[in-house]
Amino acid sequence: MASCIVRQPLLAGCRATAGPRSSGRRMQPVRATAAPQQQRARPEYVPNRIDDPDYVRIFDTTLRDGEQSPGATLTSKEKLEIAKKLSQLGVDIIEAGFPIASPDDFEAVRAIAMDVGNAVHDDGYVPVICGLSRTREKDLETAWEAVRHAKLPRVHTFIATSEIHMKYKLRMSPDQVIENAVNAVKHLRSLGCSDIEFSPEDAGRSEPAFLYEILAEVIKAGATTLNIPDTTGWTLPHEFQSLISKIKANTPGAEGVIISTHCQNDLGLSTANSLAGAMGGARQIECTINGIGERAGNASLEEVVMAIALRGKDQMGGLWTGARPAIVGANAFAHESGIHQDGMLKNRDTYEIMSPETIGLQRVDAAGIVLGKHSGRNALNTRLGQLGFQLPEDQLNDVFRRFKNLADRKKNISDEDVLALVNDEVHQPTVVWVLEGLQVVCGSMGLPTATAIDSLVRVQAELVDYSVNSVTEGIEALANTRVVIRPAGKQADEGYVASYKGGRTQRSFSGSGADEDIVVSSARAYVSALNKMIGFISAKAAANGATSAAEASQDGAAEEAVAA
Ligand SMILES: CC(=O)SCCNC(=O)CCNC(=O)[C@H](O)C(C)(C)COP(=O)(O)OP(=O)(O)OC[C@H]1O[C@@H](n2cnc3c(N)ncnc32)[C@H](O)[C@@H]1OP(=O)(O)O
Ligand SMILES: CC(C)C(=O)C(=O)O
Repeated sequence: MASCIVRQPLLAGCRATAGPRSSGRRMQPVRATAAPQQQRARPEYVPNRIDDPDYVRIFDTTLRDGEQSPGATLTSKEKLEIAKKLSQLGVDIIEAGFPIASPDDFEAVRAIAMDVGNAVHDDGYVPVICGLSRTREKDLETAWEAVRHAKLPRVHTFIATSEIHMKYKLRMSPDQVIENAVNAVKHLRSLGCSDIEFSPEDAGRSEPAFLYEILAEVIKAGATTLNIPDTTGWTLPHEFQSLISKIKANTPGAEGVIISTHCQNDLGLSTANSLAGAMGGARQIECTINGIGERAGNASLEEVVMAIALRGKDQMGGLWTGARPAIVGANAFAHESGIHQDGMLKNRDTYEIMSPETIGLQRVDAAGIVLGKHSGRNALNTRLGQLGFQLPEDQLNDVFRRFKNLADRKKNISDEDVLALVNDEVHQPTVVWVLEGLQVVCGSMGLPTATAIDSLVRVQAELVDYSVNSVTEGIEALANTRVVIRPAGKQADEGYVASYKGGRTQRSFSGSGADEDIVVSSARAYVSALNKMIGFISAKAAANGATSAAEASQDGAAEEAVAA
């Protein structure tokens, strides 16, 4: 398999052992059992062509597919730092995110495009910065807006081509899917984007003849890279290799574009399949650091790079890896991204090639949904339904917008968070209490004293969640505090809702506050949450003709003030 020899760029991908790229130290070629590799210059970047037939582009999607790993949410600042490291490693393309997914993801991609995408290394190398997009116009425009300031901007658009995805998830006919794909590529061209990657999602389970047809059409429309995703990790290496070589042989125009692989790890075969794809003629491999990614993950950059660097000259048929926690891993049946969750809710076979029940596992939520930054309306609405809420569309949209803002800051969105969001939306806060001032005395000498808010407002609340983020930098950083509370004591029985996990979940209320002082910001957040809780309890009491909690709370405080 001589066609998959990869030299310098992938050695550049192994630079960690040889010090940072900017140190100017000479890279040691990879050794082990292989002869030292000859260092050759990286070919000039042309989107649809590589002038060295042995060169395989490394497309790192840690910041996009990797971030779809449940619990792996990154802030835009963290993404920028990681992108800088990826650039030091020398990866050819950085897929920086899915800009339509959330305001912070848009910001991350834009910041990476402007910074890392313009930081040209001494040897002229600068990574391509890519953003993912559905075929919808607004997605495409948002993605282009996010990447366009990079020196080498790319938009990656995709639409599913397997029968199950088209029928159940997209609810489109094959002709409509072709039309969407072609229009998307043309729309990108009209925006000024000339580096366009197209993926027929779930290609591993799609009809090959349909793949040849749609791929030929997007090439005519202007696509420059055709990525072939094995979205559910279904194929075996020999099948994937054959799929890639057949696409190359049977798709009119394929000789004028780059063919790429994107292999998920559900059967632990992502690295093996990617290497098989390269043997079949793919010249771009999509992968992530440590193989993180949706469910059981993606092909691991380290494994792919080292396998090609060490074994690129040999037959790679026997090469096997099984390190990913497929099948038994905690995330193997968890779905974090909105499009996957939407598919799972419509038909579980869209994103699972086996069910957890097959191996004796059970999950509390039938579709394995983990709410987070990448979730969409369908997933959120379903969870709301499980918690007993049916919201009209305008309220759902408002809750969704606030949910995305929260998820940009918080990795795991719990049911309490969802309840707090919906309560905030449905029960607009009554301003019962305002924090005018606060004094805290503390120190290592003497007794710390504070006037507790609870004893003033006479409402008992239990703290469910508390988090602080610094929103600005430096010594005067603004602390943004968020608290979630629920009624306790006499009011503990208020507002239970049925839980889809069995039992009941109590309503919770959130509040946030910002200040340079963490104690003040916490107090502000707490008072804001208390106001919402008191407002809710009052509305319930008023409906029952009882004294409202707001009145009771204020009466209590008046008595307290008189006593004082
Ligand atoms: C295989 C992959 O990894 S694809 C990448 C998956 N990554 C993600 O989904 C992460 C980011 N996703 C999100 O933030 C959200 O899902 C969003 C913002 C993209 C969309 O949110 P929402 O508009 O609320 O939609 P939701 O996620 O509930 O459902 C997805 C919708 O997109 C449609 N869709 C899915 N893929 C595509 C596509 N490639 N082109 C056009 N439409 C598509 C689905 O059919 C569904 O449409 P419907 O609402 O009309 O039924
Ligand atoms: C968007 C595509 C490439 C994807 O992530 C998949 O199909 O797994």
